[in-house]
Amino acid sequence: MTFTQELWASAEEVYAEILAHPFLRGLTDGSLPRPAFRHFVQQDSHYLRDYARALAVCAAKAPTDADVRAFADDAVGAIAAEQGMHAEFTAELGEGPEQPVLPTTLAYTSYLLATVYSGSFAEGLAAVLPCYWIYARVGEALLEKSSPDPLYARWIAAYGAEEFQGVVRRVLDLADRIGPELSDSERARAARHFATTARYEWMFWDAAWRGEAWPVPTAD
Ligand SMILES: Cc1ncc(CO)c(N)n1
Repeated sequence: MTFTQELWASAEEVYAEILAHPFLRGLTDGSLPRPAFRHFVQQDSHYLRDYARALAVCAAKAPTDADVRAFADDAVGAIAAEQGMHAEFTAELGEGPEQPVLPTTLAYTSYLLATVYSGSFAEGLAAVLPCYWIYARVGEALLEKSSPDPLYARWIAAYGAEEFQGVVRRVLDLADRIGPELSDSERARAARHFATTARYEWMFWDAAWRGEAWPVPTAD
């Protein structure tokens, strides 16, 4: 098994649950309530700002000049996605009340940042990989059905687009290049990070679907 096959195997069932989640089914059949999509877009905006930092840490630890550049480019891309796509969706959805960073978003980004800062390059890579790979797979799967709702169709098209698929293939190639050099214990740690952040991906959609909120009043 290649390194990426091993990683994917650690999250295969989580991916099946993601595709079956009512949030994603609601995107493709157009039934997803706008407030759930707005919740998702707002939290994703918070998420992408920290994800960009996580990618920048991966860049700092990357093995070759080309890899440093690739992750730095993707960090820029995550900020661009946050500012561009989310500004676009917010314009369409209306500003609405600003949400703070909610529990699932905070748990996910905290885990990502802790892992990329404290782990090896391979461990950090495994932690950030579901964000790329699951969205590429979801984008591809949803693109076949698209959505009767033009707003949801646009979101699907962005992640199904060949440009994003190409970005993801490049990261997967990098993972398979370094895979053979890793010890069994490092590969096992990487697979655990991958399975954990894959699960956070499911939780992220689920939090938007449930309209998650902090359980007690917060200072802000
Ligand atoms: C939560 C989450 N995961 C992955 C992506 C893809 O970049 C995203 N925009 N948001």
